[in-house]
Amino acid sequence: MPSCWSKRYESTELLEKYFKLAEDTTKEVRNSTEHELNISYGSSERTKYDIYGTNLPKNAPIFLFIHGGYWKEFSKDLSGLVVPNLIAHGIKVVVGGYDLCPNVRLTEIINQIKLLTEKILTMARLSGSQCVWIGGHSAGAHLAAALIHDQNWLDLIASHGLLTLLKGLVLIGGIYAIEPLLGTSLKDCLNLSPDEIKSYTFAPFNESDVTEDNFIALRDLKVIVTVGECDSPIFIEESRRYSRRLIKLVDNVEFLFLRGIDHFDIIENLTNKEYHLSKVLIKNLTTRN
Ligand SMILES: N[C@@H](CC(=O)c1ccccc1NC=O)C(=O)O
Repeated sequence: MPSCWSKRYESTELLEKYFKLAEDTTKEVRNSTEHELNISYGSSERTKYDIYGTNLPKNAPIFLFIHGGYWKEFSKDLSGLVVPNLIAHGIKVVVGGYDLCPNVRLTEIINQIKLLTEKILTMARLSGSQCVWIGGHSAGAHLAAALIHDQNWLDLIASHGLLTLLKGLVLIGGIYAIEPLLGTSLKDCLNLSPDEIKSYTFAPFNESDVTEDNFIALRDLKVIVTVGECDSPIFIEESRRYSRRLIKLVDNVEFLFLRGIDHFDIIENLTNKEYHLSKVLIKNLTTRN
């Protein structure tokens, strides 16, 4: 559990503080910004997204954020920490919700994220925005990564002229292997089939288990993989391993190891302009390429 590795507080206190800060900041952001909440992209209660910075120019860059919580907890309504700094720099932020396990299977969640991404890319095209980045935290980084390992979906969005609008992914404290989770209480909740375990493991322990990707269409995509020094050692190892796999898949891969940072202040600090990851996000989303 990532919360056990923080040097700031013990696990329960850390999670309590993180949830409270996330909730309070989201409320503040909703009081102080132009936004639109709860736009449906699917048929269920949670398949909704919020847009922050609706007063920004129509063609502003867009950051789509996918929250974490081991695919079984957390929500878009606790995801406001990523918003204020980005909209202050002219970037619209979309925060997506999705159904959770065990109510739905992981495959269904991944399908929801594909649908959401397609909607947001379509919205970008209609409003003249040339730049969409997708960010995910923890299990949300896994969901974002799942997008670039599905050739059929990539072909679909490419055939609609949407793939060129997707400029990059930023994967924050992500999970890229399923196997290590099967020894935890998550096993029953996720109830994954052997096929799902294989398909959704993007950084296998045995690197020779990686099926060779040959997705030419992804050549121009940039992927930033970042993880904190005080995250769980297995998360750090998976991030390194997944970065190595990505080098074969996309031309522009950046691995950022954040000293002194844990699984939760990696997101909390995004409200701070001086935080390295804030600067990286702003630079990448505002530089024309
Ligand atoms: N039970 C987990 C909580 C957790 O992993 C988490 C909670 C909120 C947002 C992201 C999280 N991490 C991964 O998806 C822990 O103790 O670290």
